[in-house]
Amino acid sequence: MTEQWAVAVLGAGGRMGAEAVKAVDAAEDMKLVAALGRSDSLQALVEARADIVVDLTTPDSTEENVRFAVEHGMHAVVGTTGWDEAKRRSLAALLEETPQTGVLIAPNFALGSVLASAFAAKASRYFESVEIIELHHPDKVDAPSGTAVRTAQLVSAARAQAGVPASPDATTKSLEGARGADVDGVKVHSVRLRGLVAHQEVLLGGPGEQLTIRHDSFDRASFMPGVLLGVRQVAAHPGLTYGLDGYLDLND
Ligand SMILES: NC(=O)C1=CN([C@@H]2O[C@H](COP(=O)(O)OP(=O)(O)OC[C@H]3O[C@@H](n4cnc5c(N)ncnc54)[C@H](O)[C@@H]3O)[C@@H](O)[C@H]2O)C=CC1
Ligand SMILES: O=C(O)C1=N[C@H](C(=O)O)C[C@H](O)C1
Repeated sequence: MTEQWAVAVLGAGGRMGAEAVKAVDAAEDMKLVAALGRSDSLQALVEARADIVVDLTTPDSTEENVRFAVEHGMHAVVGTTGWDEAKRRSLAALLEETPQTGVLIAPNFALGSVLASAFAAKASRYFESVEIIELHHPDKVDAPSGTAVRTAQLVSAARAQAGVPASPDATTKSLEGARGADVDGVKVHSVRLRGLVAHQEVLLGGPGEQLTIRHDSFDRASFMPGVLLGVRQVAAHPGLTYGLDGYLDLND
């Protein structure tokens, strides 16, 4: 019998949470000890003796959930969006008080998406222009997506390090929103359309050419290998890890 992680899922009634409950339940090295919704008390995590909390809730509740988990000695694997820099800094400070505890905040659990963002950052050093289009189902509450924000941050950092100037843009007159949101100097455009799940294109432009790096999640099953990877790795990575790429070796 292999060791089993005691795993609790928060947001178990949601689109992602329901999928995660099935995935954790089916994993031989995990035991699903709690599947909680909005009306359940977080105290149930303590009563269930969870080692690891998987948070797939909403941007307005995730911070309280994760802080509760950390304060009670549990690791957390977080897919929920809304973790801006101030919230990440504050969580990292809390984690310094419990140096054995690990938290993974993964803007996207799909391995293809993590790779696409890494490839885009690498490629963006060689192109004059870069913009991001993210496309999601219309029930999504936040825009731009967490994935697009993370991709823009990676692209912006890679370009700054390589000394690439800002993407050229002569726009002086425009309707508000027409040029998208500015995330660390990278334009991000959000599409919400029935029929979609989660999709992203990074458009890279140079004189006479364009490279498009596109990733599609057609089904939420695409996120589950990353969720399980996070659960298996989080205890071995104390402190805060931002991005599933922190658990992968993408440098080769
Ligand atoms: N990192 C990734 O790969 C992915 C992340 N997401 C993100 O995950 C989050 C959830 O997405 P969906 O499942 O589509 O949303 P959803 O709206 O279907 O599910 C959220 C669920 O959380 C519940 N909830 C809210 N507050 C709670 C609390 N305090 N305790 C327990 N449950 C609570 C809600 O009642 C709802 O059932 C979003 O922020 C989304 O952007 C979604 C897909 C993939
Ligand atoms: O809400 C979603 O559906 C998704 N949310 C995450 C995000 O905002 O990037 C991950 C994925 O894009 C699906």
